[in-house]
Amino acid sequence: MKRKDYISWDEYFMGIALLTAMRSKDDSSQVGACIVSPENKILSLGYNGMPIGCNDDDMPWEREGDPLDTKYMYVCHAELNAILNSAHSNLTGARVYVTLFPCNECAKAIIQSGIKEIIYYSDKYHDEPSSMASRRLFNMTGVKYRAYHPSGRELTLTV
Ligand SMILES: O=c1[nH]c(=O)n([C@H]2C[C@H](O)[C@@H](COP(=O)(O)O)O2)cc1CO
Ligand SMILES: [Zn+2]
Repeated sequence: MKRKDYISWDEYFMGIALLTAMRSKDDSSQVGACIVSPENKILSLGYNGMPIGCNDDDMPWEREGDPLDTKYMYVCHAELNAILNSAHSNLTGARVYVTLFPCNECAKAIIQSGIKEIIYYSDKYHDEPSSMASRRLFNMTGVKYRAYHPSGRELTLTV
């Protein structure tokens, strides 16, 4: 008999985005991205982190203060990392599962890469200009976006 309680594609890919986010060193927002082909093959993964070669322990992780001493100047966003990590793949027509709705800078990279759909978990910055600009860009370019509706199912991993 065919097994019934297997996870859906959406649970699988969002689950992987959530797992990937757990690698983040950012204390306030851990973000993960999972790019998937139209054939449901995983093309790339990324999370928010400092550029390669920067020592995490030497970088600022602050949100406020002198801009040069905040993380915002340096951290590479999850979506951008996922796109850059997939330099050898064609992302045309792909979709991306993200644990946080993309900012406008990531929206630009998403559009230029050919990704056609965003599935997002949190939308905690919905009313910020960066999210408003992203929606404007996605609406103009025909990139679809939809909220992920958690199934409520708990997945346990023993690692
Ligand atoms: O689209 C995004 N992708 C992404 O990786 N991030 C990262 C950058 C920062 O490390 C963190 C946001 O930090 P905070 O929530 O403290 O402002 O999330 C943030 C956004 C949108 O804000
Ligand atoms: Zn971003």
